[in-house]
Amino acid sequence: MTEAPPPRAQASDAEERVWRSLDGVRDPEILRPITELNMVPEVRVDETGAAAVRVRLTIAGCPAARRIERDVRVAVESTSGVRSAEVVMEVMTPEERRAFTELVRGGKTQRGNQFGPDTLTRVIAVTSGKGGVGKSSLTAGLAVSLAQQGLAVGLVDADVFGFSIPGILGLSRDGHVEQPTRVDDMILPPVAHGVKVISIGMFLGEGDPRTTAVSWRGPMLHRTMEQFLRDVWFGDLDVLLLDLPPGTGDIAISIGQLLPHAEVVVVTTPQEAAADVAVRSALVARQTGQRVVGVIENMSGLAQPDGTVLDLFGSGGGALVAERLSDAEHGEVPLLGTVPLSPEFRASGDAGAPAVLAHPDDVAAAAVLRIAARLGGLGRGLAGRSLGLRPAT
Ligand SMILES: Nc1ncnc2c1ncn2[C@@H]1O[C@H](COP(=O)(O)OP(=O)(O)OP(=O)(O)O)[C@@H](O)[C@H]1O
Repeated sequence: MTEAPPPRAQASDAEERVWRSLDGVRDPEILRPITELNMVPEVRVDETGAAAVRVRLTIAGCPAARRIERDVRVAVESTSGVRSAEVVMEVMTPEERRAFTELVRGGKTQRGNQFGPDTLTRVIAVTSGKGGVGKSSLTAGLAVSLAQQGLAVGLVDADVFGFSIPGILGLSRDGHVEQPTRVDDMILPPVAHGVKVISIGMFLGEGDPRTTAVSWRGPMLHRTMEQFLRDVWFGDLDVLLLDLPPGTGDIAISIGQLLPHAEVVVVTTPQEAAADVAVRSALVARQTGQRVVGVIENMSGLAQPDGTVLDLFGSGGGALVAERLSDAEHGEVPLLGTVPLSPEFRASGDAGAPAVLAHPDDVAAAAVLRIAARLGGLGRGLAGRSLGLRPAT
């Protein structure tokens, strides 16, 4: 039998320094220190300054393994007094894994919809009447902007037939979408630019998402959404954004049933002709009890080299939708902002580097950042709930 490693409490000064360095290494999916997650069973430093650290991963070949190993090595090697570092990666036993999932879930063993009526998380579903109006680009941009504000943000790509979120956020390369880690029945979403992201595109097995069609019927889609909200571990989020498919199909109805307290943001283009379908998608959300909190007009004017603005898709569509959704019963639905057309914004999305980070001065990126600040300030308006949101400036 091997001897049990000494606990941290009995660490020498040199070992405690290494432990403290390791306190700064976060699990890239759970975003908590690996020491707090009991992923480090042993730290030893001998009198010559040779450090040996064992790290326990949840499963063999976990997607985050290489990053954890690299971060641990850097942390150990940069600790004062350490001359060499040996990092041994191990895998948890089923028992340790159970303890791990329980710890991560905060001791909760009963599983259900994490975003039910009692949730403190603000749930915002982004919808549109038509496809191709930039709903996914804006949802991704808003998620990253809100995370930039210091909020804990999750994003569910529920646009099952046109999932584009992994690509826009740089989680997809050469037809390979980053996979979530599965720890028993818990699914850990990949994190992109501070946002925990889950997408149907991550569940296609070996299929190349560029060429694999999802042809699921309503009940299957409903079960998938249910599973996303139950088994995907998001932790304590300030905001959960959902990128819905365009229109008023099965998913919109499922989300309405699963998240009746969600807020809804409607994305439309400036074309008046697009207003009817955009209004209809908002009305479906309302029928399920969701609250429409605002409208975003995307693809507004395109700035010309001579300084003039070309209204490629007309103008006024966003204001029209907001006006048509405002009434005595539901109050005023504001136009949260207009996002101009911008080649740079499009190129950043294609490259998987969100413009709000890569080019915050770009006209479209700046508009998204302003809308995120405004959205953050709207809150759910429920007394006594701490949402951790900053007011708009
Ligand atoms: N403001 C903008 N300026 C320039 N290009 C934009 C802008 N907004 C979105 N786009 C581009 O338009 C295309 C469609 O955007 P996106 O995929 O976000 O639309 P969508 O509404 O989510 O579509 P669908 O619901 O059909 O998947 C993308 O190539 C995107 O980069």
